Amino acid sequence: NLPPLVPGLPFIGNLHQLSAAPLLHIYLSHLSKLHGPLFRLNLGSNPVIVISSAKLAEEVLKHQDSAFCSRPELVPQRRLSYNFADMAFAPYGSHWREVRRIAATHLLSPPKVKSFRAVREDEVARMVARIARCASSSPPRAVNLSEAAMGLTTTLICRIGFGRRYEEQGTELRRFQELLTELRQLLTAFFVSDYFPALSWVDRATGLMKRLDCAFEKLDSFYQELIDEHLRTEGVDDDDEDILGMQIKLELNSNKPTNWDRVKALLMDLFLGGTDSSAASIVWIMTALMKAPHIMKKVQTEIRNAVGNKAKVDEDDLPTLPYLKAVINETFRLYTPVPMLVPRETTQKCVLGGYEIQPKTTVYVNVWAITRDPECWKTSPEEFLPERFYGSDMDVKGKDFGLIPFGSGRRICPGMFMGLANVELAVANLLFSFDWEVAQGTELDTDALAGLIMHKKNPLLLLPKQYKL
Ligand code: HEM
Repeated sequence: NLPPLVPGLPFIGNLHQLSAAPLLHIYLSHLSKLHGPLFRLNLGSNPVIVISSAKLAEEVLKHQDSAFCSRPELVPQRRLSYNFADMAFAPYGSHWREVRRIAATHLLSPPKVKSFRAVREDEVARMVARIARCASSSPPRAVNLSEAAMGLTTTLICRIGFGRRYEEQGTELRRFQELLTELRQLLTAFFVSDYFPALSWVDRATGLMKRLDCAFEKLDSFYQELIDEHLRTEGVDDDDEDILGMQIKLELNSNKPTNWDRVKALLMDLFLGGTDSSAASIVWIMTALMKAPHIMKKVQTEIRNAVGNKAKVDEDDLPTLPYLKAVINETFRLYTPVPMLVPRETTQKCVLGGYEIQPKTTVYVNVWAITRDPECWKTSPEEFLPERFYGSDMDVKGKDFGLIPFGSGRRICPGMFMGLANVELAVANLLFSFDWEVAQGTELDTDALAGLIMHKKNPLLLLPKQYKL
């Protein structure tokens, strides 16, 4: 009694259909309309199920979380995570539990995130100052907000992650960004060996394996340089310590042999998790507001009234901005930055929605489809309506299964507090400091790029006008 199977071809199953889809989450959402909220695919030799409703997501991420909380072991993930020494790609088990505990209690805990407040406020102020220069030049210059958001989150992760501030446009920042781009591309690349283990020679013949080895070596040298640099500098207080510094202290103080692979693999998670998703969120919030000028006006009025005659929004102001919160929640719903959760894998045989699911089945949770699930979102699910959150206790933190931009359950995003802190402060200041117009000669579209993170396809080009008190 297996879930309905989408018809495919012998041997390759549904691989050809998925690889031809421009945006996987939209294609799978379309399939769910034909086959229901739970259906099955075969990707080569791998069985996959796809979840597209809030009710089934609650079953998978809450009631049966322990059966659905592993990760499929894919070739690039294995290599780049030092044989799953990280957290994001590690299969469920004692190693994952240990690193997750370290992240929750030390590296990404709410107090640790709070301790980086000054860094966040400083970097957001620098971004605002750069935009102010564009606004005051004659004639005023348009700002590429997609670039500004990516620049902000990359700089933040460098300072918070390993205590370095790279010069804008400098060679070191470029090197870091190039490494990140290669890392992301390889993690979403199609390795034949993942779907047809007997054909692993194909990945060697096409040069993909060599590219993976080469990227691994470069990343490894980069992590090693950062570690060596930290080992040379001593005596930083715990409160001022960056995340890599904390990790090194924890490793050196543990009574087990130092596991440098684990330190490096967790750095990779930090770089991957900490940059794109927050940048994409900032861009989608600004895009959604540009498309709804009356909502833009309302949220700006709320922020400007609350901040009064101060020069900027600081973190103490954020809890006093419920409408901004509603705008952010609604953007996470309609333009969810991670349209499908990081793939899960079943740890055992289980029953879901009356169907039998086999162990080692890959599980795709289609967040994009769930945020439009008509059973959960009864009023105009395709419309941008922040009011639906105003006065509601619904939030993005994993208890409401129609709105799970950070996932839920054991594997919920451990960087959620940091991601939200970055996004809220950046957006509040962009809205407080400037009025915005679409740059001349450009159109405001909502086309998305394919990938693990849903970026806006065309850069968001806006003309800023400095707000005067
Ligand atoms: C707006 C910002 C962010 C969004 C929308 C986001 C979203 C997500 C999602 C959807 C998952 C998958 C959860 C699941 O499988 O159920 C995830 C996992 C993860 N995220 Fe984030 N994330 C954000 C920021 C961050 C930040 C800032 C970090 C680190 C500093 C981070 C680190 C991670 C890690 C390590 C995992 C894997 C957790 C595990 O497998 O145990 N994320 N994130």
